[in-house]
Amino acid sequence: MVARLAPRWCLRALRSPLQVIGFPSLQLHMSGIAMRASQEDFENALNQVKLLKKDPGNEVKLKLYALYKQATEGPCNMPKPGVFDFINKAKWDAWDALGNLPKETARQNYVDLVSSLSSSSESSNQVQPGTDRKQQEYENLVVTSEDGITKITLNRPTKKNAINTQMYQEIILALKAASNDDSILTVVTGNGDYYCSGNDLTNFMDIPPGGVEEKAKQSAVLLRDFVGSFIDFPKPLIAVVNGPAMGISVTILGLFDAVYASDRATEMLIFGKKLTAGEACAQGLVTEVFPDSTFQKEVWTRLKAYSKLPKNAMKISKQVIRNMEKEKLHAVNAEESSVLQERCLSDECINAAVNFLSKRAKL
Ligand SMILES: CCCCCCCCCC/C=C/CC(=O)SCCNC(=O)CCNC(=O)[C@H](O)C(C)(C)COP(=O)(O)OP(=O)(O)OC[C@H]1O[C@@H](n2cnc3c(N)ncnc32)[C@H](O)[C@@H]1OP(=O)(O)O
Repeated sequence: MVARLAPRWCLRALRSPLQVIGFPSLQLHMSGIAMRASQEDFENALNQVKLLKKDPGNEVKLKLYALYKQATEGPCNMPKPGVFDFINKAKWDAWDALGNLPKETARQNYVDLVSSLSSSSESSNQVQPGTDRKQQEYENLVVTSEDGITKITLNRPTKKNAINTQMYQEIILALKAASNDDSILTVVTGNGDYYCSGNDLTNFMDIPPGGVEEKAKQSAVLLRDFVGSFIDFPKPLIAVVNGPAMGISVTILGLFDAVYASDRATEMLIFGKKLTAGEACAQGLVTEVFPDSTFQKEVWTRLKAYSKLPKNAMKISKQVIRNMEKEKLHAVNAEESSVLQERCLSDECINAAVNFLSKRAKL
């Protein structure tokens, strides 16, 4: 019954340790709790959650969980889970953060939140493909091909295009497809006000049955494959940095053949330091900076002109330039991935993720 009714993201959540976060509504039906005052709205909202087309993300699921518990049981009455019991601790924190919020208010907030999710889910594919030929469907990317240019758009604007686990895999697939398609240039850009806010900090919450060590190992493999697909990309690869860029989305910019940034890309956050696009340009990380008001027009005019250049000559030129450093880049990538595997388990990493997520969980 659950399997028939639940959307795809719910099914994924069911297989993961995050399943309880994802299913406040199912818990209600299973426990058969009867609602009174705004029962109808609340029940409608519980049903609506199951119809959402897109996974709303762990933070929202935590909010839903907390509101559901508050609405049905009142203030948090559970003992606080241990610090390494990430999932239950995140849930507990989210619920506890609601303090003495009255049940009726929690119920209303739950209804409001679901209603906002339903409307944003309807307009979730905010990228207008225009006349572009749309390629394979991805959940977190929009990939189009036109005029010899394959454009890979990071498409989680409500999460500032943070890269979740599935999105890492989709980017690997999209690059693979672009390397074999007819295009001359491949462009990576972001939808919305951000280029990308880096690694999705909820990635580390979804702990597999093998525990945190297994998670760290999986993360290292994924990171190595992800970065490796940029190192090996055979055609000219351009980043169109439409807004702030953070974390891993900045550190891989060096693997692009050109990086065009809007002067609104004022937060190129590396090593905790904010760089303006101009500063990043002075340091060689960005090729050229354009005024935000004319950014899209100027960059796309230029890219369309480049796409008319001889395809094979460009591809071969890139390979000649890049092949010399490939071996070294792969070696550095392997080393960095293995360091990540170790650092994932450090207190510093865990605390940073937990701090960010617990701030998010407060309503
Ligand atoms: C087995 C597989 C595991 C895969 C793991 C692979 C491991 C590879 C790791 C490689 C290392 C990478 C280094 C990094 O990239 S670390 C991440 C660096 N980025 C950050 O720390 C950014 C965190 N976000 C923020 O500081 C702020 O959100 C912001 C980007 C400055 C925007 O602030 P603003 O106030 O404008 O907006 P909000 O904070 O309200 O954000 C809107 C919603 O977006 C969500 N969000 C934003 N960034 C992230 C993120 N990086 N991860 C998860 N979620 C993010 C935010 O929570 C809001 O969501 P909400 O509305 O639901 O609350």
